[in-house]
Amino acid sequence: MAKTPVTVTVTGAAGNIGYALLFRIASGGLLGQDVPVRLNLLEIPQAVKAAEGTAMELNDSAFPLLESVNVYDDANKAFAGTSVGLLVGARPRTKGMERADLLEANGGIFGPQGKAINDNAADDVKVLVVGNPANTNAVIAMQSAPDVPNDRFNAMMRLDHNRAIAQLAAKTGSAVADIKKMLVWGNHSADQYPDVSYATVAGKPAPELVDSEWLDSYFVPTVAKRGAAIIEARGASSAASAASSAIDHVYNWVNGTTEGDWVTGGVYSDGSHYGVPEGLIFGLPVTSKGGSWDVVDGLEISAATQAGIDHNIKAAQEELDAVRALGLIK
Ligand SMILES: NC(=O)c1ccc[n+]([C@@H]2O[C@H](COP(=O)([O-])OP(=O)(O)OC[C@H]3O[C@@H](n4cnc5c(N)ncnc54)[C@H](O)[C@@H]3O)[C@@H](O)[C@H]2O)c1
Ligand SMILES: O=C(O)C[C@H](O)C(=O)O
Repeated sequence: MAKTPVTVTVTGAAGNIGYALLFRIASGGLLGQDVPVRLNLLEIPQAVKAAEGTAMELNDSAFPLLESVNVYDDANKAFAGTSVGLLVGARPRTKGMERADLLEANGGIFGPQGKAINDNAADDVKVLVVGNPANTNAVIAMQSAPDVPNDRFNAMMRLDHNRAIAQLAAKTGSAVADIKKMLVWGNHSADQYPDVSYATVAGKPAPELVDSEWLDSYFVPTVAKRGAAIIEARGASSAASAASSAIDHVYNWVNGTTEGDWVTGGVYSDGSHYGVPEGLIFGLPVTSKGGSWDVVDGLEISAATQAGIDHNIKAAQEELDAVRALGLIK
């Protein structure tokens, strides 16, 4: 029997990530090859025409799972009945900027969208914030949606997680599929702490395969600053890899994670994991079953990892202080 169609809303649909993301959603990558999708595209008025062009192309692709595509410039309409919201629409940084430099430009987008989700989305709504600075924007949206459980708002740390896997695979000459239990703690900023302490490569502990000099002076900064390196190389921020990671995140959230592995999720902290204060949306090790994340507890934390976590708590709190000063959160 055909499954019930799911409404997916993508903001910033006419942007670079939007263009890479929408066709993968329509072809079943986001939710599964047996789940029909209704796509709602949200854009600012000036970009509605471009989003309509993308909608024409989506229709022209004749995706069997695509039930409908609608374009809106009104968030209340775009989030009506939404079960999955991908909040991509926001300005990207350009060369020389840090992601936090976008706080003022982008912060104002996520309060109204959070409220529109609160008032219009389906009861089971799941929201992934991609627009930067993602962790802080996710807190803004979450606080603007008091009727939606906090743990339904995630920030995208999966691109960092995937980048870390790619670097370790290249260094060890292994396949990405051989790498398990990678982890990137914290904030999607240059402060993030990519950590191979628990990772395995074809079943062998990663710390036995790479030396600490490579980890400290190459792996951590390369992963943490990869966004800037992409901007330097492409002249534009990562788009297809960001879209692909958003697909990975939501697919695992909805359909579960692989037995014996975890992923990094930018998830709501209730204050009970690894000293991360309540109220932050923070990169943590998570598994998913039945449509909700569980934080993996009980990991042994080295002094270096604790320092990385603490540094990120401070960075995330500083971003929140900045948007609090702008009146965007409590
Ligand atoms: N978390 C991550 O890992 C990650 C990775 C890559 C990019 N990003 C971020 O994603 C965001 C989008 O990147 P992009 O390359 O697609 O940018 P882009 O400039 O190509 O597209 C952004 C789109 O958002 C639209 N937009 C702006 N305000 C909006 C609003 N209020 N409602 C709906 N749409 C709105 C714009 O009209 C534009 O079409 C940026 O903030 C970027 O920094 C995050
Ligand atoms: O780095 C950026 O500004 C874009 C994105 O967050 C990325 O990590 O590629």
